[in-house]
Amino acid sequence: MARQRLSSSEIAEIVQALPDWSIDAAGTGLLRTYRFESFASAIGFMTECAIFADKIDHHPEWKNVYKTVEVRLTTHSAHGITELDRDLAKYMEEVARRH
Ligand SMILES: C[C@H](O)[C@H](O)[C@H]1CNC2=NC(N)=NC(=O)C2=N1
Repeated sequence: MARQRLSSSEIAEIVQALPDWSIDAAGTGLLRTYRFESFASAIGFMTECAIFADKIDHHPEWKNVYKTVEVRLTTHSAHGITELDRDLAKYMEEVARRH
């Protein structure tokens, strides 16, 4: 269930609830760029998220350049957005608030 592709209306609900996130052009990934006050904060954010991601066995596509972290969440096995991507996006929002 958690790894099943969400419908377009379910995906629309995610970005309504998480307005800093958007959907990529193909409709298969959730996108967000975080900007932190320091490189240390960006890495602290990534470290916390990485531990959670590994725990739920669901891993982000992301890139760090100095104080920014570009994130794309997708479920590779489903070729699209699933509940796992929504859960990870919510978790990232909580972690980012603390960094
Ligand atoms: C075997 C293991 O459960 C899978 O390879 C997991 C690992 N992490 C994953 N992460 C993401 N984003 N999508 C997946 O399909 C996925 N699959």
